[in-house]
Amino acid sequence: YDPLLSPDYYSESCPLAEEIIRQNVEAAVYQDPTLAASLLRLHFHDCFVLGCDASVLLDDTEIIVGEKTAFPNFNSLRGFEVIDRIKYLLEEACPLTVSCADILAVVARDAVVVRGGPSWEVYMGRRDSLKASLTLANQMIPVPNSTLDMLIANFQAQGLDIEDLVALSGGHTIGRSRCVSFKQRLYDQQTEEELYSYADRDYVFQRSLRSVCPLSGRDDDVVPLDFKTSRRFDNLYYLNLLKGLGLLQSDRALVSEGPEEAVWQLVWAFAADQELFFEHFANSMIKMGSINLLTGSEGEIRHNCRYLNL
Ligand code: HEM
Ligand SMILES: [Ca+2]
Repeated sequence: YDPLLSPDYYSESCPLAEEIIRQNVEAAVYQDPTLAASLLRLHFHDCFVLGCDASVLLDDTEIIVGEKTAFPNFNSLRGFEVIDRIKYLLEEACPLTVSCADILAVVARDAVVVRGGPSWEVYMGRRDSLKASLTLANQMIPVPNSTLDMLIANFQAQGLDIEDLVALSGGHTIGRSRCVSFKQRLYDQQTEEELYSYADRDYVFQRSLRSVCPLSGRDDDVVPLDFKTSRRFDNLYYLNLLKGLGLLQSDRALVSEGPEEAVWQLVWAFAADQELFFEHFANSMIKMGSINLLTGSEGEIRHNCRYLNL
């Protein structure tokens, strides 16, 4: 934990903050269940670029180039309207008090909880950035065709270790991916005959993915990341991996490459014990939520999460 953060940070200045956020996440997910995953992902894409400072929420303006058009974000990140609504209500309740960066951290936790995942205490007191970085968004957010070595290096650059990588990849227990994010692996690797020589289950899986995502077109059609229970935050993501049913190349990399015995063992442990996964996930989310924070008088508390105060 950053010593300047506290779970009681707003207890005097905005006592209803967490309650307002929770109610709105619940309402939004009730209306559109697919939003839970999208809201969790926003916090991840924020923290990996300049730290957890709400840089991801900034719109492009004359003075700011935002991160929304970065390759991993464009046409992919969603849920911004939910954050806008929450910020609007918080500004009514306690103006210029609750940072957009803290909102993202609490929203991510609440989104996991509403889908049946673990809860944890969110330490607050983050401040909002005065900038964004399109370049870093393109560099630092891991790409879906990453190898295991790339993923490990990528997380290491954020101060996150192998345990964090395996636990946080479990975020893919909910949500969806567009065809374009895994099409390459689907068509590059094998011919029909090669595919057929694999286990039956794998053959059926790849065939059905190919039917949803044809070689050309339908790039924006979506497929569940956890094809068993994509609406529940559970540990079936890891069971899928062990059965060769991971969707993204980066998911499959956790089990398909030899040298990192430790990674494979963690996948196995999380597949066998959901409580163990929940504990690790919560701890790693807290760790991710502490990356490179602005605190004290650094940055600002934005009035509108999409724009700097001017
Ligand atoms: C380990 C490296 C990771 C890679 C390469 C990766 C990549 C991706 C990709 C390609 C998608 C689909 C996007 C699309 O097609 O539009 C996706 C979705 C998602 N990712 Fe990750 N991700 C990673 C780690 C994480 C982490 C750490 C979390 C959160 C803890 C996370 C949460 C999600 C969620 C919830 C979705 C579904 C979003 C939705 O349905 O709107 N991912 N990820
Ligand atoms: Ca950021």
